[in-house]
Amino acid sequence: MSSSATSATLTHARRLVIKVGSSLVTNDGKGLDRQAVRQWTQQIAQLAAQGKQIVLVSSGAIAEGVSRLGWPRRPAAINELQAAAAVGQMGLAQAYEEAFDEHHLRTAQILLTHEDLSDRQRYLNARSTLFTLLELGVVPVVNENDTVITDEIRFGDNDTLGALVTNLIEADALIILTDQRGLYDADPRANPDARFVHHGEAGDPALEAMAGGAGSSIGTGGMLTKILAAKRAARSGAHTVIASGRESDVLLRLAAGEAIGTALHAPMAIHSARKQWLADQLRLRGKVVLDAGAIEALSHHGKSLLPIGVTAVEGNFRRGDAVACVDAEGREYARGLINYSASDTRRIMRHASNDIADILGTMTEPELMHRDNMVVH
Ligand SMILES: Nc1ncnc2c1ncn2[C@@H]1O[C@H](COP(=O)(O)OP(=O)(O)O)[C@@H](O)[C@H]1O
Ligand SMILES: N[C@@H](CCC(=O)OP(=O)(O)O)C(=O)O
Repeated sequence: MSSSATSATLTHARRLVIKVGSSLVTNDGKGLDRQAVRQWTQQIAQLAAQGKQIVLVSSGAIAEGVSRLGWPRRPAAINELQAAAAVGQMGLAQAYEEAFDEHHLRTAQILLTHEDLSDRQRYLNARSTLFTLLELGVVPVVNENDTVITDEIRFGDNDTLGALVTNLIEADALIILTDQRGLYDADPRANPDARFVHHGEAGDPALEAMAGGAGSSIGTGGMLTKILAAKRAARSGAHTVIASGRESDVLLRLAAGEAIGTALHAPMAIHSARKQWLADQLRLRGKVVLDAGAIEALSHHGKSLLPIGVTAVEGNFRRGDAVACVDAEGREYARGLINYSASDTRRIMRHASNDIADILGTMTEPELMHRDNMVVH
């Protein structure tokens, strides 16, 4: 695929994750760059008005905290970094809220840890909250929950977090804004003759060889984590563009199909990649037996599974576990992430979704298994 073809896919992208790095957000550590924040939010507001759903992943809490605390440089001690993140995150949240408010858009703060995305229940909760926010027209602003994590379980750089959020919400594209135009065949800070890479295939090892670490003390990860993020994003079929956050109207121009930055296309078609990715997530913990109407709804009408269509439950699964949907003879028709535990499913099966709240005292979702969390065979 050519670079223009990859960029053109951004014109069709409906759900986007946009990641902005620390050096950009904090003007190379000098303090929150409110002007830049306003420019991105203005563009995001325009994209939202075009019907796009956008999740923003913003770094900068530590750099902003260091600046607010008047420290001369980024500390090395974890407890000090965590304290700085806690101080700086307030600034980030405030700046985004103010800037989006000018466009009458609501924002939401989502702070995630590694465990939130590896624990099945928390993963499903995060996914469902993000989808709900997007449906409400809110712009979620995500960062790592730096204050509670230890070194071993850090994402560390937000490029990785951006890719995981891309997988989590099955976004069509990941846009990584940084302080360079994109990827060069060597670090341009150290090699003035480095050549610009306009496009490539996500996951190509040759790209990893070109990418170096962070060129400043503000950002972490450098270009390598961005290249690896593109590889990860491609697992759920998303394309990645790495571009300069200082380029005027960069988001609008990318969305309009302009070939700026480095475009890294996902080799696998989005539908098969998503299916494969979801299937990889699924280690079966149980089964639900479906009646003929439910099988028809899933297999031929693209519907979610409702509790009314379930006649029996096997296994002892929890909310968020992977469960197979079978018929009375044990033939599997689909599998996916279930919204209710085995014991709750036994109580609500054969009942209409309207009855869930009466039976369980509360209703998390009307669907037993949402279509988005399901692979149908
Ligand atoms: N091959 C490369 N092409 C472009 N930039 C590179 C390359 N290798 C290393 N870098 C460095 O990566 C830096 C961007 O990463 P980083 O500082 O982590 O930014 P951010 O805060 O945006 O994540 C650039 O400023 C650059 O010095
Ligand atoms: N969670 C951290 C981000 C870590 C970081 O430096 O990320 P990045 O600048 O994107 O490489 C913060 O907000 O300071």
